[in-house]
Amino acid sequence: MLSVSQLSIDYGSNRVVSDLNVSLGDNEILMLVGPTGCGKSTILQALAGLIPISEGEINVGKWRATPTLNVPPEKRSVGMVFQDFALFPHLTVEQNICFRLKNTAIADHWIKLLGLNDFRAKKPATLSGGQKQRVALARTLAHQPDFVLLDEPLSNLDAALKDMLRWDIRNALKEAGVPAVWVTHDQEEALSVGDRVGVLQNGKIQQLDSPEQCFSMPNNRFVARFLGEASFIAGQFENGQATTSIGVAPGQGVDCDSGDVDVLLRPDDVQLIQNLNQPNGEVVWVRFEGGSRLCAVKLSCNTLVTSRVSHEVVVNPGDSVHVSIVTTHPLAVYKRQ
Ligand SMILES: Nc1ncnc2c1ncn2[C@@H]1O[C@H](COP(=O)(O)OP(=O)(O)OP(=O)(O)O)[C@@H](O)[C@H]1O
Repeated sequence: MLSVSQLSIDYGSNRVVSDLNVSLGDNEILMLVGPTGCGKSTILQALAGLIPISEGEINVGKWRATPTLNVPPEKRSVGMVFQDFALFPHLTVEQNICFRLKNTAIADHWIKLLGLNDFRAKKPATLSGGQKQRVALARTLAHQPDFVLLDEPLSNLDAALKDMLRWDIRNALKEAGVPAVWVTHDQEEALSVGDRVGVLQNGKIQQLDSPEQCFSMPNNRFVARFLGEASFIAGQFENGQATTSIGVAPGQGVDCDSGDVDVLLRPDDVQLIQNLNQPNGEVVWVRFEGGSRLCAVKLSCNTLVTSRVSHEVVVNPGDSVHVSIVTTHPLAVYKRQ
């Protein structure tokens, strides 16, 4: 377990993290996301014991740290995985993983599980970035930490490698059965591999929830925009129904029960049809995404909504199109701004 309550951290007179509360069960992965400078790395450093905390408490069961009760990093049983791998260049893969380890059988387990068996005798310089990160993770887990902190572990890797490695890291953490806090800049990574996602802004948690809840029912517009493409369309909200100029859908009030509202639309909530007799918008831009295209459509009321269509649908800026809401799940509804 890893439990953090009322955690605040100051640099001099500047409070950079305020009132963080989170409890992680064994086996649980928390993804921390937020814009640059919001305090993600500061939280990791405080959990690792590298910087003092100003208020609150960190409790791992075996130890407890407060502003007046310091626990040095080496007494915290914390495993850390960094973006730059931090391997010893003069040691082999096996020596890196077994460094200062008494039980090398455990190292063996992680070497095999993380696909490093054929690389035991190699030096880090001869490995790819993904392999280096596997070595770093194997080394961390071989020491059987009580919790793991990952600081942007995939940010130095190319896109194709990232996708596979993120799942391998998740699976390894689950197998190890340790709580983990994973900092990332990548919203997609946060939503796909986290059990829970914490969205930070200016050192304050804006939402701490399941990925699904954070994405479909954001606590506020900042979270909605931060986690993906988000459009807001004016509407009326009564009896759980949101009525807008492009359709009616079930709604759930986030900060209101009824009245004039803005309805959150994700690109998948909006259907785009071409060649319909009654267009209601004009395509402003189109982004090709490979298997799909993301299209922004300006409605007559000047609202911009985005819709995702198959790559087979050829849409161009300037096209007149018809957009409508197609969803059966409740849309997040906010008091009109
Ligand atoms: N050693 C320090 N002394 C003073 N202020 C600091 C120090 N380290 C970080 N800060 C400030 O604390 C705030 C949070 O920084 P932090 O590095 O935790 O953000 P972050 O979310 O990890 O950013 P990034 O995504 O860019 O890595 C920032 O305003 C930063 O300028």
